[in-house]
Amino acid sequence: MGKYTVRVATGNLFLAGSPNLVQLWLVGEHGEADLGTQLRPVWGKVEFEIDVPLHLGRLLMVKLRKHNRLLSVDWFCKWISVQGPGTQGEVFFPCYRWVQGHGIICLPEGTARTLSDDPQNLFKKYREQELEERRKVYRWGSWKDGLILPIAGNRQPDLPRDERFLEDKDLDFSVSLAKALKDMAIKGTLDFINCVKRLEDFKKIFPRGKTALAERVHDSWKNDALFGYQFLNGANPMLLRRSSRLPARLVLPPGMEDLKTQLEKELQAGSLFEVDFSLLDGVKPNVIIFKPQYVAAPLVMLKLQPDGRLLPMVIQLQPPRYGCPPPLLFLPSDPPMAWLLAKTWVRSSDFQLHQLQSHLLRGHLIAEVIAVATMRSLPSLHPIYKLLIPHFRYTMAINTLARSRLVSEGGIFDLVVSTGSGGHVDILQRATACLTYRSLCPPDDLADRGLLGVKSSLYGQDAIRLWGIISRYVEGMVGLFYKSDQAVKDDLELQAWCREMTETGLQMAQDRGFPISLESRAQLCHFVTMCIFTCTGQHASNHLGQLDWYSWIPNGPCTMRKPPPISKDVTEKDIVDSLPNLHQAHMQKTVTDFLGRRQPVMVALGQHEEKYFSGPEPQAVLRQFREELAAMDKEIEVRNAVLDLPYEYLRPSMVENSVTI
Ligand SMILES: CCCCC/C=C\C[C@@H](/C=C/C=C\C/C=C\CCCC(=O)O)OO
Ligand SMILES: [Fe+2]
Repeated sequence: MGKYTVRVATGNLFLAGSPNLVQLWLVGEHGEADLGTQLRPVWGKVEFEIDVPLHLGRLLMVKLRKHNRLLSVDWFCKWISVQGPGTQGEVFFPCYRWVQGHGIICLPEGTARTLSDDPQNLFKKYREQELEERRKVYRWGSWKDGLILPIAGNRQPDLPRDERFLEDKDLDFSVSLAKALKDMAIKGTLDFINCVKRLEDFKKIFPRGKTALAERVHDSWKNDALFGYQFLNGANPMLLRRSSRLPARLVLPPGMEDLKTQLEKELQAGSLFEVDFSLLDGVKPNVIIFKPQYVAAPLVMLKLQPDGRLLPMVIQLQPPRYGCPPPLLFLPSDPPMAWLLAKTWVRSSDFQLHQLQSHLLRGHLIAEVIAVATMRSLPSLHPIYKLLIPHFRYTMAINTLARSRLVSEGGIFDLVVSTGSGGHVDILQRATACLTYRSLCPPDDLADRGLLGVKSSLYGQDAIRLWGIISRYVEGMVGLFYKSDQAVKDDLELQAWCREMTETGLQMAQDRGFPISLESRAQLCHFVTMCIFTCTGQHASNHLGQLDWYSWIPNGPCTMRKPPPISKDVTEKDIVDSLPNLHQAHMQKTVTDFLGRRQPVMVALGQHEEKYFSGPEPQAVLRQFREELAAMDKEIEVRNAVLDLPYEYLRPSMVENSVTI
């Protein structure tokens, strides 16, 4: 018994406070004290002292209830701290979520606890009740058959309040989108009258605030070295792989013996690489305003030069068809326009697989599964919940917007993308069916693709480096709460979380390497590292390149309006007529600018301010994580300063702490 000092912090945003009175209880191991309705959390931090006539002992949790007289106004509570008899210093109760309605909310003290860390079962009932409530609020949805599951809900208001944009993000998103669409409407009115006659005419819709790299792309997009470079360090670094044999689909027609000799020489030297877009084969192309669009499934063979340049050797635009002559092969020695059109077809195919497979599926949608499975399976007391929660911010919201505005019926893909109107769903289904656990873990993915140690793969070097930093951070935290492999096996909440992710969220993905149980600390660390890397580095490395590489439309055409060439008699007009028309190009630029711009409301990797963990050890692990991130950031800055083409997409200060755009 005695005098307690209670501090309550409300969110920093204008709409975070509430005029409603809030009743508080202190819950100790020896009793519970009702502090009455001391609190009207209108703004910032409030502090009050109160005499408690009971002996509470160690404080376990704070309970709170918002009283709604006339009007119930949600309150964003950041945290509550208490100091008084029986507490060693200030005891911290993290919240960081909206208090809605008038139900009682329990905030356990911030120390992370697995079930086995609570031998007296002081929190057991609370954990069960919290998960029961979370499973009602966070429900799996379904968007299309054969895909991994989203959160239930079609629009932001359908989402749990804690998952929606806060006002600063909401304002930035809405104002920027409205401005982008207004510009599009004003400048796009003439798009249907004007047309592109020459390739340089695309300059009309080349963004003013373009990046230095976008400028370089405009200047050098026809260059073979830049074409090859993009497979290493461009917007989509996920498809390139070292060849272990000549691809079966690469049928060399008579007269191509020289090429075969060159390919085999590079193969023997271990310097032959390939990019195979077979996933696009047979995808039904879109029809836009009654005009058919076209999709191809190219294969590109490239050679890695001793100086690190990756140069194309041959492009096959479509796979061979039974009973048909072997497809035409395009070579760097072909007439320039023929070779340029072949490369442009590859660029458009790369746009499709990049946006759907590498960016949307392996970035956004996997991150969403991780978030929903965690909210449904781990209580806020759990150390893995505390470790992961900062990496879920806004992901369900941005993905709900993507499903309602980008890949929806009548959305952007249907309006201007060659794989829209259903082809995009087919691609997502195909990509999901071949999505492996290893492909989400850079050390495994880069090994499987033969890119480990390739010096000109800056993506690969930075991904391995960032994976290592995140891995050490996870190991540091896991080491604090799991003292043996058996402790991992015995953690039933953890096992349920892993199963929920693999069996439900990822739709029985165990046959693609995803675990349905966690048998050791090492396996747990690998899995959690994959979760954090996916929500941060994987998305950033496939999101941040859009502005640089797709602003110049011919380098990343969202659609192709003519079929792939079947002869090498190609003119610049053939290329222009194949590329997006002015309206389609304008829409692509608008969306690319909107999505690709650097986000003003951004939390960089590891820089979240929320304090979910109490205690010095977790704080020390987080501090070490931040130090390693800062060192990597500095080293990338120094490296990039001497590079002709800097690679920034995995720079920690550029990587967002979650998927928010
Ligand atoms: C044409 C580019 C498509 C990129 C698809 C890949 C990933 C999804 C994207 C998330 C977008 C989320 C919301 C977009 C909302 C509105 C876009 C503006 C279009 C409009 O409504 O006019 O990752 O960043
Ligand atoms: Fe994105």
